Amino acid sequence: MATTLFLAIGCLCCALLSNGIGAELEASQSRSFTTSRAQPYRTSYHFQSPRNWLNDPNGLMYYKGVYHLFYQYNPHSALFGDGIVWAHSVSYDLVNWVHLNHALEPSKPFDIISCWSGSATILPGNRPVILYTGIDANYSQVQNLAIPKNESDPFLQEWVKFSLNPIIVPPKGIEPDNFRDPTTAWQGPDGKWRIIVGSWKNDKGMAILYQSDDFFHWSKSEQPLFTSSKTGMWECPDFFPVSTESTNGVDTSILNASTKHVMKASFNSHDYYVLGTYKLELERFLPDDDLAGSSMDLRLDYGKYYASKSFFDSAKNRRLLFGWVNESDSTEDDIAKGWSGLQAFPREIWLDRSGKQLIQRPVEEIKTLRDKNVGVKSLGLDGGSTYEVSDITASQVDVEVAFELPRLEEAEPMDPNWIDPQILCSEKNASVSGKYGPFGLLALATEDLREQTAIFFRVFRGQNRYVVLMCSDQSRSSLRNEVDKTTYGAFLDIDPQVEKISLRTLVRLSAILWPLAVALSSDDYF
Ligand SMILES: OC[C@H]1O[C@@](CO)(OC[C@H]2O[C@H](O[C@]3(CO)O[C@H](CO)[C@@H](O)[C@@H]3O)[C@H](O)[C@@H](O)[C@@H]2O)[C@@H](O)[C@@H]1O
Repeated sequence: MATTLFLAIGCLCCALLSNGIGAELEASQSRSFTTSRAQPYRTSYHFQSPRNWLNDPNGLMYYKGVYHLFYQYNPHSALFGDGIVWAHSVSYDLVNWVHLNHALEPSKPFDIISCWSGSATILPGNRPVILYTGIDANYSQVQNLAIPKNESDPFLQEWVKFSLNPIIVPPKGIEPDNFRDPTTAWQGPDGKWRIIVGSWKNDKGMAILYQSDDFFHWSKSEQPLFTSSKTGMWECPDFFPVSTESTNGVDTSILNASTKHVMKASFNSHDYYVLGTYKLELERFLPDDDLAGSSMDLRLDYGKYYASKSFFDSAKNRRLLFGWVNESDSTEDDIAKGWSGLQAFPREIWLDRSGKQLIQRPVEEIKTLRDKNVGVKSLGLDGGSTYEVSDITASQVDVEVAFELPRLEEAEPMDPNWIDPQILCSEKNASVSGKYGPFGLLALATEDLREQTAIFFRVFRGQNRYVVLMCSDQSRSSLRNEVDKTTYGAFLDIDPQVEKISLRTLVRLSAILWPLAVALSSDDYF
């Protein structure tokens, strides 16, 4: 399939916009080493297992010079089912991965059905441990501990399950199938270790807090660390500090005047988070804003991205984030391909200067994949026009584009009823013209433009400020009917009068990721 990359301004079928928009673009074609004629949709940016089903990233850590990625994997099928194991891969650079033997497989009464998600903690003395959810013979979710067989092996190839597992069982009043996915532990100044476990009770999603002096014996805190009455079951919670003073990451146990905390939970198919203050003395997390359980909540990503997990990378003093992308294919497609799911390219994550949201970008190691660069400077784009980025194969490309808008006074007024960005992006899709927008990128476009994925912006005039809407319109991503073509969207916290609207997009035939679409000129930061 010939695919092309376009910069596009105005509605895609007609020319309506008269104001010129300035654009700058850098596109890098990337090396591809996992695709073949038989498997054209495999990706090199993102992590994939050689075959079969994968879901959540687990147990992430940096240990003795090696990055470890464990993940939920079904060795028997391209679909989810019983018998889930912890698959294990290692890397020196977060780009090239080596697949090792499974770290944890169902084998004991406390995990005989499946080894579900969990996290790693590196204990003092550089001693890694894993906490994970086992599905026992009664399909109860219990929490288990595993330790490396040989700590001197930097690849941590073999793991031993603790003889006294399970170490935590569903507490009274919690349904045994609503109790899973323990986090990385953090240690308070009192020496106690703490973890949270995702749960749901009486219509409340929650992070149940446990404490331990020795990591083996855990007791439940009287109250959860945090609950939210408007969410579903909390899967894969993540709780970590971010620095208010720099973009550096901090260890999960750090708690001081220069940190804020992030509470992230996966529910309703998305990864939501809130920022707030961790009051260790109260054993409570106090959010700046409550979760509304709606598309108004902050998300780690506005596309297909779930069950993410972060960890502190001590090698480069940064916090890294992995997340599962479950793609759009049907079950039949997955069976035919023989695989399903990928881990999105790792991202660095930090707190925005405003203190109100997180910022992400792909880790710098992605540059090692760059092959051929194409740059366009000071490009004037008129309404209704498209600019084809030539000399580049658009099937695997890393694009950075910045848009400069000249006269915003004429922007359309923002209707106060437009509160849901995803609905707004669907209603005002890429073929609906406006004054400032749609403008953006047409990726994976066929020459006749019948198939294309539009990643675009609109700017509206709000009461006191301009409002920037960002959309990923997948309604024309495929001519096939049976694939998911959801349109995603988000409002961006930027002022287009003073900042260029910048967009970073990783395009790969089967996936477009723009988490990094946080439209700040990140140059200001580095
Ligand atoms: O509660 C057991 C019962 O629920 C089902 C159906 O809802 O699956 C539960 C969730 O399983 C997956 O959850 C996660 C998050 O992705 O993946 C891990 C398992 O591989 C688990 O530890 C995580 O919570 C799935 O992605 C979610 O959508 C499901 O809700 C059913 O399959 C189970 O028998």
